Amino acid sequence: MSSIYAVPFTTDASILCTRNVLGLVGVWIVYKVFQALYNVSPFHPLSGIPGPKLAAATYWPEFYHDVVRFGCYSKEIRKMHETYGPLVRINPNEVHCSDITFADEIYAVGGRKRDKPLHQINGSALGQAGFGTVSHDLHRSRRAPLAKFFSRSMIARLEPEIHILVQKLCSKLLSQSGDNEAFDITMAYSCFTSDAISGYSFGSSFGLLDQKGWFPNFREPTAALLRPVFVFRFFPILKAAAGLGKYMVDYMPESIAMFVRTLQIDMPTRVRQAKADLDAGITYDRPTIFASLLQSDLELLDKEPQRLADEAAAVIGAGTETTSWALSVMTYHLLTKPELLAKLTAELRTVITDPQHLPDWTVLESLPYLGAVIQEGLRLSYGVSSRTARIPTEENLIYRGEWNKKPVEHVIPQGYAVGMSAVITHHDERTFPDSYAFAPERWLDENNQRRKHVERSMLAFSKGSRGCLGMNLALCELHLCLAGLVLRVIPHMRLQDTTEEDLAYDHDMFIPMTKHDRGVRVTIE
Ligand code: HEM
Repeated sequence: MSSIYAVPFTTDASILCTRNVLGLVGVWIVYKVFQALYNVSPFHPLSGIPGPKLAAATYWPEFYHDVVRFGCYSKEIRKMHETYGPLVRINPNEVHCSDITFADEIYAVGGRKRDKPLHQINGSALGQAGFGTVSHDLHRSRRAPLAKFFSRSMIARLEPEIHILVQKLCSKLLSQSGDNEAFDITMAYSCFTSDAISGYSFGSSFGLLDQKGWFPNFREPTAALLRPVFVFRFFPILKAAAGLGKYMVDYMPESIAMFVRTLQIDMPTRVRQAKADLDAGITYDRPTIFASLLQSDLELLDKEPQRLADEAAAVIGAGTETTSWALSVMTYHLLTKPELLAKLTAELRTVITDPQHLPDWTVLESLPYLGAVIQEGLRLSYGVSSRTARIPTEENLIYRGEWNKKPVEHVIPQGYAVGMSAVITHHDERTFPDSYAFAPERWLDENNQRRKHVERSMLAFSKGSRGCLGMNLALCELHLCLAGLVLRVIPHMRLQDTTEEDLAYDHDMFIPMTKHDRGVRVTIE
């Protein structure tokens, strides 16, 4: 008997359930259609900004190019600018700008508040780091205790350690002389930059330059944090799953395990160690970033190990990848353009007699050609390639420019995101003619003086209150390291099976990626 009643009951329940689900899906579709219609209607506050209708209506184009094709939306945005002008609407709630003269409005300083868009922050696995903070005010309170570590005077105190690391890097590279096996020089540079920032952060460095060879390094953990950036942007719930991941880390595919291990295990362990050192009264000659954060007047909640672990991953990730890729780009161009290398070598020899004892950063900074090579390397390595947007929360932004020889004016209402991308700005042919060529001369005038208006057109470190925190450290590392490499190592270095394609920007992973990610392979003779 029971089975006679059970069958119709199950069938009814499942029909009802299916109907409910279909009903909900239907309501969702109708809602989305109305939302898309509103987005393209004249009632939407961004209706005056030009751009493709589909991108204004929905996030589908961004999803397709960034998630399905992986990191390709910047290339589409570049094409949109060619069709629609200096301001384009790239999704229902975001505008993109290609005109550098508007950058100081977008990335403002002073009391002008700039949130980061939630859609952008969703992509960051480091949601509790200053870098991953939406609110202007909360970001300010998180950035302030870190910022003092990156002032020029603090970097000057750190400089003796950078000198030691530069020499260690050069000697280790030279010790590979005669070894015919090619390796990716970016790995070596990454070990150098990681050792510098990790030592500064925790008191003792990762010691990657002391190990045999160039593996492990912090490139893979950084890539593991960045790889899911676009998926997280659209499905932020997946980030929460990573929180549970530490219990299953041994059973995951290696790239996901690396992500979980870095964020959930390695970085919290480092932060806990910094706290234990502090509690045990262990101090270092120079204050370290994380001991100081733990002692600072940050809210107690902001000193939680997981929050500080996010901050540590942000600082170490940001301090490793960008600088090492910039050095690789410079190395490639110096190796393929002997006339540039000869000119730079001659200039360096005017202030350096013994390359194992480099002069101070301030002395190297006064060398115009060295500065020009570094600027050009930063321009063509881009720093961050994905667009980075800001939301003016308390004022409308008014853009006045020109398109097709006619004046244009647009209002970006407060509360809406507007951003720029180095991969687009750095190829503005009006400022950087023949923009794909590596030409340090473009940064100097006929009197060998820096061309300030060209420098103002750079976006490598971003700008404003949320721009790069580590710029002084990066510049100090770049000046010292390039000087040491040019005089000690590059004369013995040979490129192996590496072409322009191995440097050329192909797509985004927040940072710029090349088509095959093969690196810059070299041997040392
Ligand atoms: C060539 C070297 C570097 C380049 C091109 C670069 C570029 C950038 C850019 C473009 C941003 C802004 C990202 C955004 O708008 O979302 C940024 C932020 C940041 N950078 Fe760098 N960076 C470099 C080196 C460093 C170094 C050595 C550090 C050392 C700690 C560092 C730490 C940071 C931090 C902490 C932020 C987040 C700042 C905030 O949100 O307040 N960077 N960097």
